[in-house]
Amino acid sequence: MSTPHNSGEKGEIAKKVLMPGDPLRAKFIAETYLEDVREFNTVRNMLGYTGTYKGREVSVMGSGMGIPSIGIYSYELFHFYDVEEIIRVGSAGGLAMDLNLKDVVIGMGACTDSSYQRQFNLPGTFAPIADYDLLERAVKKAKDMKVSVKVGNLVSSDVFYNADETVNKRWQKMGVLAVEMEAAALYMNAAWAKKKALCIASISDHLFKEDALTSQERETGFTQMMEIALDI
Ligand SMILES: O=P(O)(O)O[C@H]1O[C@H](CO)[C@@H](O)[C@H]1O
Ligand SMILES: O=c1cc[nH]c(=O)[nH]1
Repeated sequence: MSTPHNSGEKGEIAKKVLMPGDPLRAKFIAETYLEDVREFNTVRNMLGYTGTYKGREVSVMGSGMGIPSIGIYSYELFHFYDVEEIIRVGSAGGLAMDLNLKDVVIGMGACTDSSYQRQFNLPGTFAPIADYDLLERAVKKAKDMKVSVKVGNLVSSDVFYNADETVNKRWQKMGVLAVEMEAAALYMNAAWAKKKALCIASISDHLFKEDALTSQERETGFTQMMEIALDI
């Protein structure tokens, strides 16, 4: 059974899926780390692959940019393909001043300015959080690899070029580590589906420093985060 956005058949996608925003990062992960790779999706160029990593079946598929896009793809993976866990392997802009390019952050929680949670019609504010088991295993794996990671809050924003130039300072004041655009929806979809999700992100630029990586480096440069995600 395919969907309007995914031509994969049920059974072609593993229970564990890595999900970068960039479909070419998905291709890079498949080509670099997976064996016996089969491509299951090219619809809209949102490339998806299944293969094995250290003998275990795993899939990797792009999510596209932003909450509506990952909202669709992760919903379909959880509900129509029986996927059990999705690990976003994203890029993020640093907010915390002690973060530098290529540092790895793990989203224990994900704040958002999106209205995505309105669909659940809750009488308050839902706090999107990572699956604790995945989080704990990712932190342990990073320690084993001697990769220093920061664990804390992310903010998943609907807006990349924000007219309000003060907004990132205010998230920073609340201790939010980094800004990206998908984790909160992924965590909400996982909660709704009673599945597991985690967002690991690598710092591609800093909102309060000059440095930034190139698009090529964002596609292929974040191997520590990829290896943590693959190994847990
Ligand atoms: O590099 P990815 O995983 O796409 O993540 C970040 O990069 C995009 C913005 O440039 C957004 O999708 C944001 O979340
Ligand atoms: O969403 C994102 C991702 C990387 N860098 C940013 O500033 N924002």
